[in-house]
Amino acid sequence: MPFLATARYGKDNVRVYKVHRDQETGVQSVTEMTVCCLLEGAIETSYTEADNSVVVATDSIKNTIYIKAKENPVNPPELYASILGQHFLDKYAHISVANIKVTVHRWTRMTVDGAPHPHSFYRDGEEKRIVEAAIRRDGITIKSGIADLTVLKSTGSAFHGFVRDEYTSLPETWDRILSTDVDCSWTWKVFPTLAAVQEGVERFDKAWESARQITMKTFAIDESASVQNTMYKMCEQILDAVPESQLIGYSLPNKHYFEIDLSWHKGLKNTGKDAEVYAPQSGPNGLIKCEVARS
Ligand SMILES: O=c1[nH]c(=O)c2[nH]c(=O)[nH]c2[nH]1
Repeated sequence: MPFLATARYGKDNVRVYKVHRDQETGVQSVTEMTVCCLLEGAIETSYTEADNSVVVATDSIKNTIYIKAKENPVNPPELYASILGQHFLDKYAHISVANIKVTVHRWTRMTVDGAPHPHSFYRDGEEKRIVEAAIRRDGITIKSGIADLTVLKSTGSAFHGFVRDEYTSLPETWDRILSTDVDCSWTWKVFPTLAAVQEGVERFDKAWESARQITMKTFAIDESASVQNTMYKMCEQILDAVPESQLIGYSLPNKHYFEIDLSWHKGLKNTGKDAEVYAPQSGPNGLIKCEVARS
């Protein structure tokens, strides 16, 4: 006999833009985000018995995302996600979990003639700030993160001492290019209520700034023995810098840059210490992940 093992539904890819206009200074600030909201609860009969009486239409969920963005701050995204999720629990007794994902896109203020421009912005990269929150009646779990922060270092990275056997063709290296798209997350200890999220709300921007800063500084200054070791060092520091976090995670593709032997052309030297022109690879890539928890 089949049974419904899991079920959640809602609206994905809801794009939202909000502007704040400071009436005194005339300075405007903007936030653009993509929201996903999936509900769980006593909704089984909508799947098994065509009972739509338990369905809050995904169209209504979309409307709610806009209305809550109008009525409340959208920054920090952890707060907006929690407020939005809490609404569905407060409004609908049969909904037990609201899963909210907020992806914040970059709009960085332009500097024009040396001064910050009051209402013009540019996209300075595909990096995103991400929040995944699960709002339940017994608490709110929040995972914050950074995605698609593309970084490269042209030296200061080695990889040697790995297993060598009949499957190995990779030479050891003491100096290589290291490049990745950073996906980093920090999971907060469970917040018992929405009020607990709201109290000390500055913690969220502070943690994001720390994680970003630690990621970039460690990437830059670490004499990297491997992606594994460098990411572990990042995790340790974020655990220290964000006391309310309980788990730090990284997922890092190792985006390879291959040397090109050009010696066939007039004896051109372009390998080893003479390597200058490389071939960036789009795939395959290494993929290295870890999560580091407090003991
Ligand atoms: O930092 C690295 N870790 C690996 O596990 C690995 N494997 C590989 O081929 N190159 C690298 N680099």
